[in-house]
Amino acid sequence: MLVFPNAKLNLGLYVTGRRPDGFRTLESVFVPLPWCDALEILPAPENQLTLTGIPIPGDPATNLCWRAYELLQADFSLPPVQLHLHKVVPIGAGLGGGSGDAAFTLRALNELFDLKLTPEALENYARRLGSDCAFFIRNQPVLAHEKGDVFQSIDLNLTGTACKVIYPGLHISTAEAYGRVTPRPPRHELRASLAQPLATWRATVSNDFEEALTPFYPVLGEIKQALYDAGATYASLSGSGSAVYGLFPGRELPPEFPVADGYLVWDGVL
Ligand SMILES: C[C@](O)(CO)[C@H](O)COP(=O)(O)OP(=O)(O)OC[C@H]1O[C@@H](n2ccc(N)nc2=O)[C@H](O)[C@@H]1O
Ligand SMILES: Nc1ncnc2c1ncn2[C@@H]1O[C@H](COP(=O)(O)OP(=O)(O)OP(=O)(O)O)[C@@H](O)[C@H]1O
Repeated sequence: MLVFPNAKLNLGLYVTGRRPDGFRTLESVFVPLPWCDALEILPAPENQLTLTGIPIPGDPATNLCWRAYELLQADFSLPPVQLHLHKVVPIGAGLGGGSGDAAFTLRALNELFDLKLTPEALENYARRLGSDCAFFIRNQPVLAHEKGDVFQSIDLNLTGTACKVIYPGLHISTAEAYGRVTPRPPRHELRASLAQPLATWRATVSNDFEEALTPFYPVLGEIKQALYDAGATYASLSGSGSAVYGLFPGRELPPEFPVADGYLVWDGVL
């Protein structure tokens, strides 16, 4: 079975408090971004994980695809599989790349072995793998609370909006990023702000990580400004960075946009 785990963007992100388990509570809207890895899962005589594309730091045995397989294997005695992940989505980017891989592994195994797990059950497995993972089970726009893993539906349609995402080759660890943010109440009511026209978001929709991280990584502010200079209606850091995205009016992407060596860029119409 071949699947294409996508990334996500955060529209607004407020870090609102600290939980007894040390994790922060947040409020953010997640939307799918069609920047995708490729993942193949096949029944095999013995377990095997192969990786191509962008190198993934760390021991392959801790790869989130593998950890997702092990979770279901423990409960359903799954047969061995061969997993091949071709990594395209940048890592440490705030795009949830690893989380998408994990969730798509759960979804694919559910289908391949006919486990009959409901979306709720898959979300519960996903929550055990990481805060961002549960979003990718249903993979549709949501307003997220708690650790970013409890959702309310939101009526938001960015279909037809041109988008450019720039990753400046900077791996920002999620834990480090949270360590730099002091929780506080949301600046604006996110659902109400996003219900207004895109042109108003610049004044009302913000990401707390941006203010906390830009003094340490000024390039984040420079990319955001460059996106506005190129005509973006709204630009922001995604998640805990380092990817910065711009949304452009209508379906029109900006003309040629110079980026430095080592940057990765996705653009297209959502
Ligand atoms: C920044 C976001 O991408 C926004 O969507 C996510 O909150 C990050 O989620 P994630 O990468 O799945 O993060 P996890 O793997 O669950 O946690 C990594 C580390 O980030 C911190 N962390 C993460 C999520 C959260 N709500 N509070 C936290 O404090 C913790 O130090 C944790 O040890
Ligand atoms: N399939 C995978 N893809 C990417 N990273 C993975 C994967 N499996 C495990 N990891 C580990 O997760 C770390 C990346 O997590 P991190 O949370 O920093 O970034 P991210 O996946 O880009 O998502 P986000 O920044 O949105 O949380 C890597 O350093 C790597 O060790």
